[in-house]
Amino acid sequence: MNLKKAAAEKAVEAIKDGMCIGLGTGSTAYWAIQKIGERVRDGLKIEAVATSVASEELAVQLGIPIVPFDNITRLDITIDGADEVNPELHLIKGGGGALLREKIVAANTDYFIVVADESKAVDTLGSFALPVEVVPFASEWTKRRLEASCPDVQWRQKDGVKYITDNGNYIADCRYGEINDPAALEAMLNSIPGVVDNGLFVGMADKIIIAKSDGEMDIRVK
Ligand SMILES: O=C[C@H](O)[C@H](O)[C@H](O)COP(=O)(O)O
Repeated sequence: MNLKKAAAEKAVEAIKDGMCIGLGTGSTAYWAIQKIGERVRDGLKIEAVATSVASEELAVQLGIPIVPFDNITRLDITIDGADEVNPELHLIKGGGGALLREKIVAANTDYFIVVADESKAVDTLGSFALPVEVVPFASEWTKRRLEASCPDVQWRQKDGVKYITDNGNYIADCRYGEINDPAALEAMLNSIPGVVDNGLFVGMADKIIIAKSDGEMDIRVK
């Protein structure tokens, strides 16, 4: 069974005619976008914005109407994946590098639904290296500031060079181990000059749908 697809398709059931939708990024959000495309072809009337260039391109291919951000003031629903989810509905995101746009979109959404397979559910966040988006200017200085709180900070690489986000920034993957106070860490990281944002999403998810290999769904609501 494809658990990512199952969780994503369950979330898409919440979308109704006339809604403005945020499209997430990654291999789980991919299935949500596919299902939304199918429903649009069947007559669903929505408008959408995307959290990455890749998701926007996919949506356009599928015939989902993408509108400029400035044309809408608020999204009804955003459906996105996560790298880790904890029992308090806090998340680590950004494994695909889209954390900044994802956080902006989630923050401007009335109902933020996270979809995941069971491998993403953890008791304590932090096994997954926390992505931190850093501006290129004086980035080694910013990295040193990150190293003051984190024992293992690595620039994300792609094809042998530093990975560049859709916003033209770098990603520092910060391996903290257990993150016991996500809210404090999120605020501390974002207070470092040069850090644009980080992949901790604290108190943002309204609903998390986790598909399990026994066929059940673990549905967590704020
Ligand atoms: O930057 C990428 C996003 O935060 C993704 O939603 C996250 O990495 C989960 O991706 P996937 O569904 O591919 O595991």
